[in-house]
Amino acid sequence: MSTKEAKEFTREDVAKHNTPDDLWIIIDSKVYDVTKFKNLHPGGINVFLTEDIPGEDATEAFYGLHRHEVLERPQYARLQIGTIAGEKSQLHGRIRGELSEVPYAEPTWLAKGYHSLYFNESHKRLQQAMREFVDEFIVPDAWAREDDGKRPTLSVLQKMGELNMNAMRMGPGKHLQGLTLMNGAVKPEEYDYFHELILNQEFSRISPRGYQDGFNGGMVIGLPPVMHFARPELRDRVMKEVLSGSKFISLAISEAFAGSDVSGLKTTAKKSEDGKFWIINGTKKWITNGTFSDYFTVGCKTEKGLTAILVERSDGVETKAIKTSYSSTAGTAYITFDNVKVPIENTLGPVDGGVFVILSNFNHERWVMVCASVQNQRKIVEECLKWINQRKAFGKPLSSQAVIRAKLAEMIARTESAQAWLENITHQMNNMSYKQQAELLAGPIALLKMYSTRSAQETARDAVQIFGGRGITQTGMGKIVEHYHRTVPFDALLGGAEDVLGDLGVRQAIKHLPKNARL
Ligand code: HEM
Repeated sequence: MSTKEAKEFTREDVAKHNTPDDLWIIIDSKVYDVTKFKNLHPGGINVFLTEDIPGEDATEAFYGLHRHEVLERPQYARLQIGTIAGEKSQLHGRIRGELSEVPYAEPTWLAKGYHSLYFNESHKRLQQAMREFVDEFIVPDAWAREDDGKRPTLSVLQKMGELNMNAMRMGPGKHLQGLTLMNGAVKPEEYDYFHELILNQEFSRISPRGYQDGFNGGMVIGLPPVMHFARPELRDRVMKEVLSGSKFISLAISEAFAGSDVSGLKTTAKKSEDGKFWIINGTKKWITNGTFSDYFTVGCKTEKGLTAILVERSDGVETKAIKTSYSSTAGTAYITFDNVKVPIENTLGPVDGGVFVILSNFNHERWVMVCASVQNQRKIVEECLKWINQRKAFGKPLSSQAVIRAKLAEMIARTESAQAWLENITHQMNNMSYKQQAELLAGPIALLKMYSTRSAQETARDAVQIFGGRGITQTGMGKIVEHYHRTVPFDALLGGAEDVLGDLGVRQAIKHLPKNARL
């Protein structure tokens, strides 16, 4: 703390500085000299000259209009000239790595006084290490990239590679053997789906949604077919490059012609005359990370079905950015394949058997999306709970309005029920073989994703009502709510549209009806 900040004043001292040429204010027991700043203030000069502000305590006025972080920005922090003697400031922003104490801001397993059947000490260690990493390295990069629209910074992704975070994002399994995970926070042999859930939920604490997808969303969905179906030589090379953060991969299935309906794809792969290459022609659309990917796991139409093929960026592959409602940080691309020559050895799984290769990762992919969707809703609950106490309307805090509290009740209930269902499914994943998961969890995961993304949209709508005009403003108090409301529909589309998933869940249930319950 500088000597200026350490200086102490009485409230009477501050009250003497109450003219436009000598203007001090108090915010949360801290004294600010805003004499010069008032001319530069983004909210205008006038607000500083109105009654009850010059020389007075402006805490309530300030917090009704600004996010706390404003006072932490260096250019504004230096306006503080001291503190009020004998008083302690009460309000502070998030401290790096710390849990939030706002009710419902953390899942119950992390909240003070609560218990969980599922999480143990290794989960807690990983959560703590992850939160510190995310707060220190990812959050600042995420907001900076959100502003300039560039891809996530390479050094951050490589740091993730060094800590083996990318490998952990691929779930439990052989690929973790022998690795030191997050500086030893968890041993490879103890790593389970709850550890992966933690990773996904800690990453989702980053607000900018384009960045959430930009930093290796493509890997999470594009690498599994390589891991499980590529020839060993190709698999080992590509996994090493991608998991270390030196190369990037995306899953290229959707087309302008077909989204959730993978059997309607039109991109073709035909064998060259000598049988040594695939010749690929066609287009792909909405490919996350596509603008900067080195590899593409592509779904192609072949003679008798669909084949998954790993395509390297090479002659004939072109990627163009698509302007979506979130930032270009996600690298969402339109891809054209023009007579692209790919070695036959790059075939992933059986020729004409690609539907299975692609579908085999759908459960995991959707489960990852649910982890993020629930955590994002939780963040909005926290934003709203804080805001309704901070903001006054009609002379009272918003929290005194029953209609506002009713909205919060719904938001909390939706978030907690989705998290509880998610934890239950995660527990099943830990205890089922891959085959059992495919058989028993495809329906529940599809239904959970439908439920969570639908809840998320309702929560976004409620949050905008609570924040009013600020909920549609990209700067200031409502920026997180505005961003969430604008980008939340993504979750309801990626990994299968909401209605398609709901229908899949019910069809699976019908399929499993016992004979004695059928007519
Ligand atoms: C050290 C004190 C202050 C600083 C550093 C500050 C800074 C800012 C900044 C950066 C903004 C732009 C929006 C944002 O990023 O949130 C802003 C907006 C604003 N400020 Fe301040 N401000 C201070 C004190 C005050 C006080 C005491 C009042 C009221 C009496 C006030 C009223 C406003 C208003 C009305 C806006 C526009 C808000 C909107 O468009 O929603 N500010 N201020």
